[in-house]
Amino acid sequence: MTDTAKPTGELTLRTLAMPTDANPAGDIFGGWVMSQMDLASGIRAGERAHGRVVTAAVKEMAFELPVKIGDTLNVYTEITRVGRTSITLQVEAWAHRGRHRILEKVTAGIFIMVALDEDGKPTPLPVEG
Ligand SMILES: CCCCCCCCCCCCCCCC(=O)SCCNC(=O)CCNC(=O)[C@H](O)C(C)(C)COP(=O)(O)OP(=O)(O)OC[C@H]1O[C@@H](n2cnc3c(N)ncnc32)[C@H](O)[C@@H]1OP(=O)(O)O
Repeated sequence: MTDTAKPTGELTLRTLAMPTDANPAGDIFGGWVMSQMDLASGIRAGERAHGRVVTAAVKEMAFELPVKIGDTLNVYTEITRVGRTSITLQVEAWAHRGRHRILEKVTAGIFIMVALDEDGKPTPLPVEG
């Protein structure tokens, strides 16, 4: 990570890593981080779909750095593809370290969200605009 590294995408979700989200060593569970990324994907894709979406797939995730108790987790999303019913997002999670003015990328992944109709079936996305 260099000093010039910057998040890609739109800041979609911010939250605080709490002691209840950590393992006995004080590292935040990867599953908690993933769930925040899932929520951010749901918000961004739901706004694009103007309705309900579900997570169809998560791809290529790697945990590069730990998240610690007291860090603020910032999740950035970028829509990279819009299909007939699916939206692909590049999602990055960055940790703002508690007492330090440092923002570090901790993980990134590709999330595929699908728009659903009222019967829970994939439904075509609206035209943007
Ligand atoms: C009003 C404004 C509100 C705005 C503000 C909202 C805020 C609100 C925030 C809520 C935030 C919640 C965010 C948490 C969301 C969950 O956690 S949802 C729970 C976890 N996910 C699930 O339970 C999903 C379970 N799976 C399913 O229901 C079905 O498999 C699916 C995903 C609907 C797909 O059904 P299917 O019959 O396989 O559909 P199919 O027609 O074959 O494929 C549909 C599309 O999905 C793609 N696809 C399917 N599987 C895959 C795969 N494995 N890989 C890649 N693409 C795939 C297909 O390529 C296709 O894409 P298009 O070519 O149409 O673009």
